[in-house]
Amino acid sequence: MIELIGLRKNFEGKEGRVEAVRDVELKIKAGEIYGIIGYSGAGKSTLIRCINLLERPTAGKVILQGEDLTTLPEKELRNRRKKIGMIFQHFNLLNSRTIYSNVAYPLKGSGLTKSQEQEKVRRLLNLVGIADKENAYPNQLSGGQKQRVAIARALANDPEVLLCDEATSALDPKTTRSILKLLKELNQNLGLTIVLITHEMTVIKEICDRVSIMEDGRIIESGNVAQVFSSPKAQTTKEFIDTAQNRDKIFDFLTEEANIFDIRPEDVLTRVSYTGHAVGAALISEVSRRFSLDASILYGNLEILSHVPVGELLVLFRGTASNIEKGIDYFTQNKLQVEVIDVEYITRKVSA
Ligand SMILES: Nc1ncnc2c1ncn2[C@@H]1O[C@H](COP(=O)(O)OP(=O)(O)OP(=O)(O)O)[C@@H](O)[C@H]1O
Repeated sequence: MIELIGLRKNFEGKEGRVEAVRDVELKIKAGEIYGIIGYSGAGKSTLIRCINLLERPTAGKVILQGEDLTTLPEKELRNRRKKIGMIFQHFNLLNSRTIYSNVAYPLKGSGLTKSQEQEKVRRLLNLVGIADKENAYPNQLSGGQKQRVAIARALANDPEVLLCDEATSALDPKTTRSILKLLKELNQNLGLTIVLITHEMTVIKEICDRVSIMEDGRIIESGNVAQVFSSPKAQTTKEFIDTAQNRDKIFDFLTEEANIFDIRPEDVLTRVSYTGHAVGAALISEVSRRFSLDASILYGNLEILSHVPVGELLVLFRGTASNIEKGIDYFTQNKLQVEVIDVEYITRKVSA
């Protein structure tokens, strides 16, 4: 559906060249929701704006349904762009126009009669759940309602792709969820392909099928969401997941309350994660019996990410070093991922 090949974008500024996007290769399938996550300055906005050529790449190809958009003459490009809708963090509505007029705006020159236009605008407003607001002005609406208008406007030309540039970043968590739910419905009901950029892993977790992590203009890791959550490779990916899963808070809690858990320096603290049907908790009692280990579960979490169960447990092992090693080996043989966490800093803090 969309293929980015060797995509590069440089900006020449007073302080020299900024390589905002570097040699990105990406394939996005029709009908999927693809997320791109990265910290501020990673190059996400530039990358997504290259997909509809709002930003002209310095090098590389942007293939949409087999056609390289970078080689198209301006007029043809304008036509193709109609098949790519876009929404933004700050909605970009025309404040002097009514909601109806905002949504009707992209239909100019489409050849629709007045009544066809009216039928279409009302259908779109209905689709995004704000049919009663057609005569209101943007500044009379909440952020979530404005984003709904922006989505209706983006859908006016029946696009096949919707690009979302930090579309929920200005919204509170509850409104964010309702907008993400709407995007998911549009994806399922209209077969709309969605590409979104965000700095929040919770957004990725909520609706994306696949994800790429961006850093310094490059894609450093990609995969389906369940896979990336259960076995992240890059440090930055781990950081995003830690934040999304509240792990920072869990570790703070463990540190502050280490006395309650009676964590000792010789204990081995592990993060055990699993996907699909591997049942983590059952294997823990088995390992405990087989290798004479005390295994305490300090934390557990199970989520369903794109229909795949992804489980995570923090398990504290106590026993001989060689038995703990055997226990960990047993887990990995049974397709559980195990990461040993340094407990020293926890116990050091407690004894200090
Ligand atoms: N028009 C521009 N001119 C010069 N430099 C730019 C321009 N647009 C972006 N950059 C630079 O390119 C790099 C990537 O910026 P970009 O906005 O794509 O990142 P981002 O991941 O979307 O971050 P944010 O979420 O903060 O927008 C940054 O160093 C930024 O300063």
